[in-house]
Amino acid sequence: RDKQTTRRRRGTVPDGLLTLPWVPLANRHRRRDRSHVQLQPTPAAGAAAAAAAGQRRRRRILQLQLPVGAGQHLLVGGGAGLSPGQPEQPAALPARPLRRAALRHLLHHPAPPQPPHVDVPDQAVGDPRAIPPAGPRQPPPRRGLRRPGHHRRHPHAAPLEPPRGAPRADAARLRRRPLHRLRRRQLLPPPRLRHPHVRRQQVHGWIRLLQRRRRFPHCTTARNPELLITTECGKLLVPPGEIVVIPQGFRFAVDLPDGPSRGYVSEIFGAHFQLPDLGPIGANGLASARDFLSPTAWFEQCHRPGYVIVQKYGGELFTATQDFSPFNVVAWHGNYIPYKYDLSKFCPFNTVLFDHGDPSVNTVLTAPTDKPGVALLDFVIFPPRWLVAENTFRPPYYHRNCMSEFMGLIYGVYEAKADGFLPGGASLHSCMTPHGPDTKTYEATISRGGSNEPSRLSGTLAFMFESALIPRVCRWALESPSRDLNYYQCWIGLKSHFSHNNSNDDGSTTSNKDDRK
Ligand SMILES: O=C(O)Cc1cc(O)ccc1O
Ligand SMILES: [Fe+2]
Repeated sequence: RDKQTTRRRRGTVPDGLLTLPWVPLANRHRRRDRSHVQLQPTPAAGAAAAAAAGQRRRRRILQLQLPVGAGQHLLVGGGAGLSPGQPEQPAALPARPLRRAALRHLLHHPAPPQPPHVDVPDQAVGDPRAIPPAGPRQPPPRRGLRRPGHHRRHPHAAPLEPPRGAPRADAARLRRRPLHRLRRRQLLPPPRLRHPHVRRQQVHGWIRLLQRRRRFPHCTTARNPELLITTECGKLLVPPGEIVVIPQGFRFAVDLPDGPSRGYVSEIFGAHFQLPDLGPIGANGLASARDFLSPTAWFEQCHRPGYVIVQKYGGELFTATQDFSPFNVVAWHGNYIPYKYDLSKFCPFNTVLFDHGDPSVNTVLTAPTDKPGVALLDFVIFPPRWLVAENTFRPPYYHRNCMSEFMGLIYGVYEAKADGFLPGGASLHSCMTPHGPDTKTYEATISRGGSNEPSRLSGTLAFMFESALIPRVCRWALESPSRDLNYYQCWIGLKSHFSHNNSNDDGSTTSNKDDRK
């Protein structure tokens, strides 16, 4: 057996089964971790394959059959064990193949983005957190968890100051302690309480500590001008029209090199964003994994006296001070990472004959619940696209539904609101609240009569955070001077255009019967 060689192959899936020529047996038992995947290896005629490859020595090869979606491509690499001189991957393949750990992840959690890396040039950094000029030495800042405001404490929140003699739970100290000691001191939850995603991260040293302390991925929809987001994995430069996902527990800082900016943030608890299952759409469409970009490692290694970290814990914000930058990760690998996505890369789907589909057809990312089809949060967009439905009221229908809909407008005009919904604005239609196009949009659509000409929605980008939960509106929003108390008036004057004989105003009947034969 040749221990030096590990086979790597690109598998295509014409029939729903991926057949992978697998690694030489010699290393298999040692290297394979069976805890995550239940694969059923079946011995196959490996000798023939080896002979075909011009190999003299007989080699036993395992064939693994993995059920994956038709048309997908998976790249499986063996990691250690490559003979010197053998390329890491064929040049024609993407720069970052799925490693075995990533493949496991992919099989159990459908379609997490596996982004290639993106470089953010250093000169883009207008870093307001730069090292302060040398001056008289200040006394070192006090450490420990402190609250920035005077808010009421959550009953389960961590203590504000550890009692005298108790271990301090600030970030700097956490980092230096070995895990088992932390656990003994109950600064970390026992392993069984951890989320399965976190357990998989055990190789990632200190990032793991921080993951456990926060479980709130962020989804930011940025607009004008660029954001510079520094994370422990590196920097992301985010122009208007892009979104960023920062997984739970990551330290991050947002700089505004071009001045003030606006955007929308959604924070979810208990699940991670993933690409939606494409179902009958098949292999291609909506957001494509290849368009998700993550940063290359970037680090700063310097004394930073009084560096303040704001940390959400138990629903409240705390601060901790330390004397170094949290952005000191020299290199990283793995698939639990911040990433960004340019919404103009989205490939929308729509009806091509009649009727108006559910907006979930344009889900960019979804955070699922245990119930199939019920999302903790769907991030849905309404991008520029062609409208071609015949004998159909093309704008959104009037409806009440079980999901709560928070909508925002990034630019342009939203197709259901001719007036009053401006870029930067937001609307909330909670579960079972009736809503639909405003009167102006309705009348304009009706006045076009039975015209079935294709029309293009251009220069617009709206989005929706759609959730099975009912969001509470905080007092700040209710009391905000920006609240639109007259929103309901957008529907004043709506009148019925229906008549009993099922005909349009121009006398034509509304039926696609002929085309649907
Ligand atoms: O309410 C909205 O404007 C969002 C929406 C759009 C659409 O095309 C169909 C349903 C829906 O809730
Ligand atoms: Fe809606």
